[in-house]
Amino acid sequence: MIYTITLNPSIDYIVHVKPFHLGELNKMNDDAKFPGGKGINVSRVLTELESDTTAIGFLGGFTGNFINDWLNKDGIHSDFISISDDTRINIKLKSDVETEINGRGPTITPSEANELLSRLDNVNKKDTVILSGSKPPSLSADFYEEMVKKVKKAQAEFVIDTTGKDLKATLSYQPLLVKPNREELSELFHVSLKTIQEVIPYGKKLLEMGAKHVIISMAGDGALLFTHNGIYQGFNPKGNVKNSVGAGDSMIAGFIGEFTKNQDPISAFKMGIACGSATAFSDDLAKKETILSLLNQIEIKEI
Ligand SMILES: Nc1ncnc2c1ncn2[C@@H]1O[C@H](COP(=O)(O)OP(=O)(O)O)[C@@H](O)[C@H]1O
Ligand SMILES: O=P(O)(O)OC[C@H]1O[C@](O)(COP(=O)(O)O)[C@@H](O)[C@@H]1O
Repeated sequence: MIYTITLNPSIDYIVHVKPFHLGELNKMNDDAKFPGGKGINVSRVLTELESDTTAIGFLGGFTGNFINDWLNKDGIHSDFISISDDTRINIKLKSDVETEINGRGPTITPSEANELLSRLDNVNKKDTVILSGSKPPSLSADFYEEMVKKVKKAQAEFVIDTTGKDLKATLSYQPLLVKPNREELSELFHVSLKTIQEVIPYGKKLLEMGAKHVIISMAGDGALLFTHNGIYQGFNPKGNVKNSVGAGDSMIAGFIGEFTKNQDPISAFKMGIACGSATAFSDDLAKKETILSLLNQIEIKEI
């Protein structure tokens, strides 16, 4: 089973306004609401890939109901903890440029937090647990590390897709995969990274710090995979970019969905790129047909 944990789900409210004038009344061209939050996105794409997955996290209020209903309608298996506060709404404003305004997240009470930790009692050594996204501010500073300790105690694999201190604190527990994008990598090490040659030493550093596999995703410029056997560059297929929200989550779903089937990081990387690009070329997250149609256009080169 691949569990995904989303501590801070969201409704992603996508708003198209063209042109957009700050400080004036603007009319939307169109808008759409999708269930969001990194782990939820990973579970949605894993379900497309027919991998067994259960999405876990906190959901509350009318916004939480919207997400729950959507997941049930789409047959996404989930086991969320019901909280008394409302799940956040994240605004994705699409105009000449994309602007994101993400909420900080609801209040999680200590008993709700404990309930989530007890969900991890079901994890066993055949499972993979994907821990993704930001943490609502009311959770303890070491909540990610506490979850990772429980997962390791069960001898399961884990993936961590978060930033800053939470990522650094969990690397020594040897995550199966970490996937910062180039900007997150720059922030993590307080450096400016533009070229692939500049990125490489910092990808290697994440391996040295404990990760078993590292992907540095670079949006339209593809991605780099670092393993203990080599470094690989992945090139995106060609397509018409519609919405890149969730491309990184889709990439993680592709990599882990494939890796858990055959333990081959290169074919998993290829599937990761297919899923990331398929989402970038779709209005919502990637569908299976789009993913499969892109798969054999993807080139991987050892560097
Ligand atoms: N504009 C794009 N064109 C083609 N593929 C893309 C595009 N944006 C993202 N992807 C694919 O999705 C992957 C993850 O996207 P990225 O934007 O780097 O992650 P994140 O959403 O975490 O910031 C990229 O490495 C790439 O393979
Ligand atoms: O938990 P965070 O870091 O605030 O991010 C939440 C946002 O990230 C997303 O999961 C998209 O993430 P990616 O574009 O990195 O794949 C959105 O659905 C959501 O609004």
